[in-house]
Amino acid sequence: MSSDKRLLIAGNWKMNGLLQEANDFMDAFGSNPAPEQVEVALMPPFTLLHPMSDRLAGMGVTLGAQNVYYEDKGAFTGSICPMMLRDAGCHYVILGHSERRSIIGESNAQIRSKMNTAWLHGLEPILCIGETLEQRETGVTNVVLAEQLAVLKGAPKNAPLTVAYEPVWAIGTGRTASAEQVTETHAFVHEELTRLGHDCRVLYGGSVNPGNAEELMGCPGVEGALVGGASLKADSFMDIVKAAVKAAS
Ligand SMILES: O=C[C@H](O)COP(=O)(O)O
Repeated sequence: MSSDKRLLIAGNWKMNGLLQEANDFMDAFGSNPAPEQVEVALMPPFTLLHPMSDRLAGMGVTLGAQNVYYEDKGAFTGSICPMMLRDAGCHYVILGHSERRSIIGESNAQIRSKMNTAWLHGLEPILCIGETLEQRETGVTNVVLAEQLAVLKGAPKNAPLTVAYEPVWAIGTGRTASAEQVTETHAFVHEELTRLGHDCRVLYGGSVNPGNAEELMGCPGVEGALVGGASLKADSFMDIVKAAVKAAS
């Protein structure tokens, strides 16, 4: 579980961001250190981890990566291992994002292997789970989520962990799950996590923006957000953080 129970607002830049764009983001963001009530994290692409780590130093913003490989080192051309992420200043690593599950074909078994290696080297996985529109419409959402959460079976109970519930149909679509759907699904995810022996933060992800963040962050069982598109611009990301501070107060 995560030792920090504050709301977490995490920006996943996905495959976006050149050095100049990161510098522009930080120029706008730089004078606004993270608020005490809400944890703020950024997950830029690998190439920006070191420069972002330097720019974020002393601001109280946590750094994370978007993926990791499940071996420690060696002949794995093109892969990044957990120690490299630690070396770059990362605390978090996103695992099981639906884009990696559907585009790259990542399996639950691979996700579990990555999770084990991440834990071994002191990284906190943000495990992403979520159903497609078809799965929601055919009423199998909870079955799908339980299958994805089953990667946690047998995992050490005190291992650092955050879960992100991201309905696939809400990612990058501008279509957000309703407060009712979010509340109901988060309740199920928390119940399942308890059954598996984990008590950790559960974030919501999927078209979170400055206009809907306060309502979403106020839903019972929602302990933060994994933000994609709206985290690319410092002003919209900061507005989401402000909305989270309001929801937390
Ligand atoms: O990791 C972030 C999620 O995939 C949400 O992305 P989005 O905010 O662009 O919908």
